[in-house]
Amino acid sequence: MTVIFEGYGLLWLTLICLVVIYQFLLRTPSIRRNGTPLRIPPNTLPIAGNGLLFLQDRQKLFSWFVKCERQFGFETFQITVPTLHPGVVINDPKNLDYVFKNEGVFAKGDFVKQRSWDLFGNGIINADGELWKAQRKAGLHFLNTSNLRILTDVALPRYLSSSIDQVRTRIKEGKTVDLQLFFHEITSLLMGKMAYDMEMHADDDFTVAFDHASGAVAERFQNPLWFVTEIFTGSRFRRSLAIVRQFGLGIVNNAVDEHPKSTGSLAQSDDVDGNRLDQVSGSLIQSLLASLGSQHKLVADAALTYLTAGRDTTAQALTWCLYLLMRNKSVIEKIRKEAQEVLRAHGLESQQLGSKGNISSAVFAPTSLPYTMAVFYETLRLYPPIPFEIRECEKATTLPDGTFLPEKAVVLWSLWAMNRSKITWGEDADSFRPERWLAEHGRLTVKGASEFPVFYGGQRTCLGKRMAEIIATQVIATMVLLFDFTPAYEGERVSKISLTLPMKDGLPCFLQDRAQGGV
Ligand code: HEM
Repeated sequence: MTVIFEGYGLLWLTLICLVVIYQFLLRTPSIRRNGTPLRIPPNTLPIAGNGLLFLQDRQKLFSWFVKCERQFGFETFQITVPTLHPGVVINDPKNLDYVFKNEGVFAKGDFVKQRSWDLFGNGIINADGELWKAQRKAGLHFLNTSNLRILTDVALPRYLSSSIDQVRTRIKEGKTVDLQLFFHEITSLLMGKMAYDMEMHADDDFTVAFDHASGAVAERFQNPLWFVTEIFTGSRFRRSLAIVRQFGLGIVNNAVDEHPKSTGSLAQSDDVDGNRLDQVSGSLIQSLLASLGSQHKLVADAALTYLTAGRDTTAQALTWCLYLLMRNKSVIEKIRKEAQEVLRAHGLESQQLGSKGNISSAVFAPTSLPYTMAVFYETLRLYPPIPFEIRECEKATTLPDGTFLPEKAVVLWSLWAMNRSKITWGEDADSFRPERWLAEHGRLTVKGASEFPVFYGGQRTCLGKRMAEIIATQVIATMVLLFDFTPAYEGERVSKISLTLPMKDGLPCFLQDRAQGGV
């Protein structure tokens, strides 16, 4: 990014000046609180405002948001970026609660849609109004109780088992395992089969193209002049978009060629579990086709959006979880103790895990493993898979703290910073301490969405929260019972630019099969 800036310095300066003049001519009513302007954050420049700051590496940006939260506390502050409508950063859970409860006022708006349109089109993440409702309805149908049961009883045990077999082969060959790839493979297989009835893998061309496109779209949110810089730097992005679009239409065509499972067109075999899985396979895409009709481009947008919402977020959360566990070995021991007790209560031993069909998600359900759930939540707190959220005011409004926002004002909150607030989480907010989620007798206590917004809140709350929790407890408990982990990298891991929170360069580790040492 810095290189881009240096290479086109004069062009940038000219454009920024033009934009500032344009903005001056089209001034909108200003953001105020009780009649006075809001405070501005450190490093705000006279003309560029916070524009240059947003161009920096995302890890530095995360730290900047934390610094601001520590300086301003819950006080809403103003940010300015040339070419954009005025914006505020909110950290107060009261304000966020107001945003969640007023979906009609705080929409995705042009700000988000213009930037992510090329990738998501009218997909649920980008849609408002009727288009959003139809896609949400299809998602609710896909994530119904009986489908989740097949996820826990059949699909997840199956894909977790087969991925573990591959890990064991790598261990025998003395190779490292990239745990990010491992988790991605499981969620790709799951979403591919259950949602689209397709075999998807973590390293296929589509995934590589999608990752690149997601990074390029995320850069648009940091770079106010993206539409200019992309003319010079966007050729790989355009190629990636073409691959992603083609893949999206492929999902739809595949589904249209298939008869819906409810017609009973499937040949039944003796594999009862396989038949159960086949019955629900492709249920999301079939529901989307039923809700959205024959508009195949729209159905493809919706399908791709669900894919990133479900597959990438969950795999990334698991990756950061194992990263944190390797740095906190005593936590691994506590998960093992909890999981062993649950196994024993079911008359099972850990040696029975990992061979095909023997991993039962029902045994490792979120309700049976409160400590493991606390570890998962603590990971989501420190590494929220969606680290920023942005909304645009559809009409003028006033936040509970008295901040007046004119129409088109942009509201931004950094989950990365809110989740590290010492006001909300206490003096040890920077530390990984799963116990903060546990009350008396080890019972799990969860904060409300406005204090812990990792799954969003209000009408647009994440549809896959339960699915993610089921996958997480099952995968974490199984993995720590079966393996010991040693990092095959040095230093800290950071995230790479994306709409979500992938780990840069993956999580390469040496795994040791605990069964070999007689667990
Ligand atoms: C740890 C895992 C997950 C996290 C942290 C997470 C987080 C979120 C967040 C923050 C949003 C709001 C995004 C926005 O509108 O800007 C969201 C929406 C959504 N999530 Fe998740 N998610 C996770 C897993 C899943 C899974 C497994 C699915 C299953 C398909 C899923 C499906 C969705 C859908 C469909 C939406 C859009 C809801 C709407 O706009 O009405 N998510 N998620």
